[in-house]
Order: sequence, then structure tokens, then C-alpha cells
Amino acid sequence: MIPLLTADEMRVVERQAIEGWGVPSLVLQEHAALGALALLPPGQPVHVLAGPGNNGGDALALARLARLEGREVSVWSPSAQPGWRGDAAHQARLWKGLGGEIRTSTAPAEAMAVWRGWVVDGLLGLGTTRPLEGAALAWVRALNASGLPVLALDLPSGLDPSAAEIPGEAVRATRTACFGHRKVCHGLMPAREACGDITVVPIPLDRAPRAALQLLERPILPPRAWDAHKGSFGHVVIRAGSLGMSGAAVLSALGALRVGAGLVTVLTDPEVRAEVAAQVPEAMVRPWQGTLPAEADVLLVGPGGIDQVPDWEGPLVLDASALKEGEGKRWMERPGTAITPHPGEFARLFRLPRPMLMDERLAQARQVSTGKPGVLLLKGAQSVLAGGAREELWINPTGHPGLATGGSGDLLAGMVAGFRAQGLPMREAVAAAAWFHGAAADRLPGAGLLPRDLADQLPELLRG
Ligand SMILES: NC(=O)C1=CN([C@@H]2O[C@H](COP(=O)(O)OP(=O)(O)OC[C@H]3O[C@@H](n4cnc5c(N)ncnc54)[C@H](OP(=O)(O)O)[C@@H]3O)[C@@H](O)[C@H]2O)[C@@H](O)CC1
Ligand SMILES: [K+]
Repeated sequence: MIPLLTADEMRVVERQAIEGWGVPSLVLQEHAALGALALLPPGQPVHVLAGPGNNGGDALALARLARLEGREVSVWSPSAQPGWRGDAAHQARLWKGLGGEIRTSTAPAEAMAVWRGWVVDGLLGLGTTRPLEGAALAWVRALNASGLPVLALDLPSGLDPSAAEIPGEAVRATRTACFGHRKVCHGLMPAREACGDITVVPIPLDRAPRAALQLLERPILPPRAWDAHKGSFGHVVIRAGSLGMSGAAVLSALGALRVGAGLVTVLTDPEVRAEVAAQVPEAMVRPWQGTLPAEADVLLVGPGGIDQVPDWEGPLVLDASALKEGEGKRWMERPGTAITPHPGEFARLFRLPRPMLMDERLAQARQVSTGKPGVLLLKGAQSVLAGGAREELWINPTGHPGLATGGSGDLLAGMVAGFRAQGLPMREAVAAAAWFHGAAADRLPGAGLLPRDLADQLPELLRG
């Protein structure tokens, strides 16, 4: 799990090092500047933009270190009166002590027209409180129009460190030297795209900070015992598939089987039983007669037009038609339940406005999941995972728009059930399914992707 910190959470980490451990803040700044300098191609000229706060201080420190390396360096401030205080003022003195100048211009595009090499963006970082305006905005516009490669210090100036959305204009960086820990803007789209290649520069701070938002990494699956048999990997029961929608039942069954469930029983509407059975011979396919097999480990309901949820006390995965208007709260309060809506289904389920932006999806996911035992997977680009009586939100970074195709969600729901049947706790089962589903897509071209192709990728992907 990669923590994505808000500015406030990062300030806590910073204070702990400076006030708690007694690390001088200039030491942190020197580590940051040295780490960032290492990301610039050797020998090239460097043009450093230094803003009013400590991001500007980092930039001035980098300018000094780059000059000591023998590079050609120029330093620019958008303001004729930068008004540096504290560490940034100290860095300005050190730079001037090397004979360095600090230049400014009211026509940044003209100044940049003769630049060669790299630009270092040290205008604004963690202290960004509002959209860019005035001179800073003019410099960022000129920089984005210049076509010059840019190394952003900590974050591209103009981004809100704690948000996914870009509040106005922001630097489009080639690379970003992110100091200590990733902030929210380094993990979530669209802000993440403005960062270019991100390198986390280690500085002497707590390695395990508190973060309410975390990015999923490849899930670690429990090892399979050498003497395991099909009963060891659980029995998934899938209530899915009706006339004209038998494919959803097939894909759900494939999802559960391809992630390693031991047994899969599909209970379809009677008229599609034969066509489902013909397409997935590895599953037991029976007509729905109103009762569940006694030995089920997990029940998946919904794919292929099934909207009635049978009485059942065990682990339950609900998708598609089973996600009925206004019933979200009920399912979030049921222990052992996972719901996997896309934003439209989510809005209907919880009678909320459809969440369009990433920051809205996060806020609404938090709103409906806080303190609730049910697990929510709010699907979309960068799916949001919440609930399971845990506070933090997880974000899935894998996958691409090719997944927005019929049947992809049915496969995913089957994967959730398949992982849960093998003993993963529900939240971990949902995380594993979301991650591997996206990772399977990442191995395939975007357009024309078929969910069954994803299923075929899974065994090899799971082997690692
Ligand atoms: N965390 C750590 O451990 C470490 C952090 N380090 C470095 O410190 C950086 C944070 O420094 P920082 O706190 O001084 O904030 P920073 O972003 O430089 O500027 C704040 C100034 O900008 C102003 N301002 C705000 N928005 C504005 C706007 N839209 N347009 C114009 N101005 C705007 C704001 O003014 P105000 O809002 O107060 O009016 C204030 O004057 C961090 O990103 C990293 O690089 C490293 O050295 C190592 C360890
Ligand atoms: K910056």
C-alpha cells in the first residue's frame, strides 16, 4: 500500500522530524535538493524558478548544489521582492554567497526564449492554498508553452497537493521529485498526469505515516498448500443469468474459476441453463429453484438481470441488477457484504448525485462507508475501495479505459467472490480482484478488449 498524504498529514510528519526528533529543517531541505538534483541529466544548463516559500528554498538549494557541480545555472523569481523568510532566506544568502544572482522579468516568455537545458519548478509546493494568479500564473503559462523539459520540486506548481482535481492552471512537468512521501496529487488523476515521471526522494522522515488515502500495490495472496484439494479453495455460488443475458453468468463463473476458486455453482434462470453450461463446463450449472446449496462459501448475486437477493447469512457479493435503488445503506450495514457499483449504480443505490469528479467520488465513498461493515467498490478509472469497518480509502491504480466494456464488471464480481471463497477477508478480496482485473487489462491493448481475454490472462498473472 502506498500512502497518499494530504498537506495536513505531511505537515504532521514534517513536524515530528523537526520538533519531535530535532532534525534541523535545513537538513531536510538539503536532502530534498540533493535528491532532486540527481534527477537532472548530467551537465545540462539549469534554469531555476524560486517561489515565495520553502519550495523556493529547495530551488535555491538546488541552484547552489548544481553550481557546485559546475553547471550553468540561472535563478529566477516571479516577484521583484520575493520576501523570503526563514530557511528560504537562508538559502538565498547561500546562493548569493556563491556569487549567484536572482533575476526577474515581467515578460517570462521572452526570458525563456533563449533558455536551453532543463527548468526546475520551485514556485509552489505543499503550501499552495489557492489557484495560481498574477506573476506566478504568467510564469507557469510561459513555461508550459516553452516546450522545455521541467523538473518539478515536490509537486508541479498550481496543483492542490491534497486533491485529484487541478484547481486552475498548473505546470506540466516532465519529472517530479516528490519529497519524502507521495501526496494525494501524486496518485490520483487528473493531477497525477501533470507530474510526469514521479520519483520519491527519500528524506529523513517517518517511513510509515498516517494517510487516509492509499494506493493499492500488487496484493500478496496466501500460499497454496502442497496437499490442497478443490475443497480447500472454497465454493462460489453465483445467482446470475436470465434470458438474453446468459453471458454475464458465464463471465462471473470464469472470474471465480480463473482466480482459483475450488468449485463454482451457477444458478441461472431455467431457460438459459443449457447455454451457460455449454460455455463454462468447469462450473456446475443448475436452474434456479429458489434454494441455495447448503455447502456454499460465498454467494454472488446480480449479473445478467437478477434482482432478487436470496435469503443467506454468509459472505455476499452484489453487482449489477442486485444493486437496487435506495438499498445501498442496507447493504453497507450488513457484515460480510461487498457491493460493486459503477458511478451510475452508486448514485441510484444511495440516492446521491452521480459523482463525476474523483474528489466527489472520494467524498461520497467516505460518506456512505464511514463506520460501516459492508465493503464498497466504486468502479471507474481508479476505482475507490471503502468500508469493511476501516477508515482509510484504497485506490486501485491498474487498468485502462478498455475495461469500460460489457461483461467486464461481471468478470470482476466473479473474481471478488472467487478470492473471498479462498479465505481472503472481504475487503482484501475486493482489493485483489480490482487490482488483478486492471493488471490483466494492462497486458492487453485498449480497444476491442474482451472480458474473456482478461480471464485468460489471470492464471499467469496470479503466478507472479
Ligand atoms: N514537508 C517537508 O517535510 C519538507 C518540505 N520541503 C519543502 O517545503 C515546501 C513547502 O514549503 P511552504 O510551506 O513554505 O510552502 P510553499 O508551497 O513553498 O509556498 C507557500 C507560500 O506560497 C504562497 N502561496 C500559496 N498559494 C499561492 C498561489 N496560488 N499563488 C501565489 N502564492 C501562493 C503562500 O502564501 P499565503 O497563502 O500564505 O498567502 C506562501 O507564502 C514543500 O513543498 C517542499 O518543497 C522540503 O524543504 C523538505 C521537507
Ligand atoms: K513546485
